[in-house]
Amino acid sequence: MPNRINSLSSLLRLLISRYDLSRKHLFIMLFFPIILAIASSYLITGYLVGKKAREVGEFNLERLESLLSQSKDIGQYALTLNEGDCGHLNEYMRFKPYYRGVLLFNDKRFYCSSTNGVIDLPLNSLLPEPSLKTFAYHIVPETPARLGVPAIIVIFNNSHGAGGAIVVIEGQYLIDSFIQPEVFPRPVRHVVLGLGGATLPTVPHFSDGKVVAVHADNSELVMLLEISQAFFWHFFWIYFGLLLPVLLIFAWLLGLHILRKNGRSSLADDIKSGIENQEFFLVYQPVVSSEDGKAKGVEALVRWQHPQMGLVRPDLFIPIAEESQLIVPLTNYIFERALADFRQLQLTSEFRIGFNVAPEHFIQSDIEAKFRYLRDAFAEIGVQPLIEITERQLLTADMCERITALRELGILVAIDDFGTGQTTLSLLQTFTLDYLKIDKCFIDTIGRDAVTSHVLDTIIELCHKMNYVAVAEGVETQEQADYLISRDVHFLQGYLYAKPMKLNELELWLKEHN
Ligand SMILES: Nc1nc2c(ncn2[C@@H]2O[C@H](COP(=O)(O)O[C@H]3[C@@H](O)[C@H](n4cnc5c(=O)[nH]c(N)nc54)O[C@@H]3COP(=O)(O)O)[C@@H](O)[C@H]2O)c(=O)[nH]1
Repeated sequence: MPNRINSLSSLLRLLISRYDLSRKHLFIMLFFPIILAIASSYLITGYLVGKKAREVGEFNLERLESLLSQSKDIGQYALTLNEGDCGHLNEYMRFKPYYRGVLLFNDKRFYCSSTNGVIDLPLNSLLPEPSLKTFAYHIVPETPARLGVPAIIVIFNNSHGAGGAIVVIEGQYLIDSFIQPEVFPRPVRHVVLGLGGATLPTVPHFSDGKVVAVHADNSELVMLLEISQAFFWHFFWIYFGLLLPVLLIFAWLLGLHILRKNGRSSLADDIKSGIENQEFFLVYQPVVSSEDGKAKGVEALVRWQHPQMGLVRPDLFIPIAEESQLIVPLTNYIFERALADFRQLQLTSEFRIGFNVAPEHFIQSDIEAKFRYLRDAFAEIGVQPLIEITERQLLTADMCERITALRELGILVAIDDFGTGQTTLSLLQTFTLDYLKIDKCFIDTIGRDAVTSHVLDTIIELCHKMNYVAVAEGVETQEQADYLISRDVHFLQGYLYAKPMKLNELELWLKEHN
């Protein structure tokens, strides 16, 4: 687990070190969804709230038109009355909430009001006189029946052409009912009704909200509705709250996908140029004999001194090299590098050097020639190469054949991390090998876990029965070493003896310990 955390933080450092890339992706992953959520919530809310305001406008205009058509009945009734019947009008107009009243006029004066009874007002006190000659409706700033109160008036004329009736619809009451105060948040803040240049209310008032205009289908009536800011923001935050998490998740998935793709492909490019620029070097971890405690060989482990990122761990770049078909050139480089390193050492006895070799290597057509060359080149300096194949990687029948051919050439073969893969036993049946490296996870059970240490004992027994040389990996304590020695494990490797070290340190270590 700590290894994984380290790898993850290396990977993060690696990506962050590519400054342009991380800034670009940070924008996509964080600011872009926020900006997009704000913009789309604003547009969606604007559209829906505008639609709602238009619906309110259309509904109210329909109501108004129905009021205007109902006033026909009132007008017709009023026209049937004689001048002396003024009292009947008051009775008739009771319980008609939207109507302020009815005024009757002759060719000279207004003579009757449903609210005030008999009146005597000049004809032009309401509208210019000629307007009273035809059927029409108007918005007036005040009605003579109720001074200072705007209204809609509907004019009906007598059939003989002189005089008629005016039905007065209450203006303020109507406007107040348009706003629908019972709804929270109220969609519309202010409503203005317009007709032929006059408005209701007489002086239109708007705040700073958006104004929507709705025209009546069958008349010149126009309704202007100012959308309430509270209504707009109420729905804006609802849409923003819904959209933001969705867009964030989408952007993070997209961003991580691009980041991973770019990070991996640019890292693969870096590995390629790293091989050309010789940025990779080797460290060596001694493998000691359980008989005399002396090092009989080493495992070569690659390290990468990246020009910008510093030292990069192999468990980070090896999988990428494997994915991007760079593991073969990298391993070839490692062989040459080890050869060059060991030419500088004065080894007194025969020595073995283990290389981690990926399965891809065994499908190369020139593999036998390559290993014949390596065998001979290493033999000249008293070193015998050993290939470590991890059993977690899938080996095909073809690969197994090639490995057998390499053994016949005198190349030693070890199964690495034994016990951690799934193909272990079938692999042992498929071909013969020389070493079996028991994975650290089994060594860790010594003195800790009685059940799993039985598994370790069984693996050791298997090695003995099949005549494999057993190597224990990751030996960290003397207790582990004593246990393994007592069970005749042939070789031990781990921090108890030495950590992987550079060539010059290895030279000193060998002088001191061998
Ligand atoms: N194909 C190649 N793979 C390689 C090469 N070099 C390394 N690797 C693989 O990378 C993985 C990580 O390796 P590394 O960080 O070098 O770790 C090795 C040892 O340092 C570590 N180890 C050894 N002893 C101990 C110990 O006592 N305690 C402890 N905590 N760790 C220890 O184990 C790693 C060696 O593992 P293995 O190869 O399985 O023996 C790793 O998978 C390497 O295989 C390369 O050149 N090519």
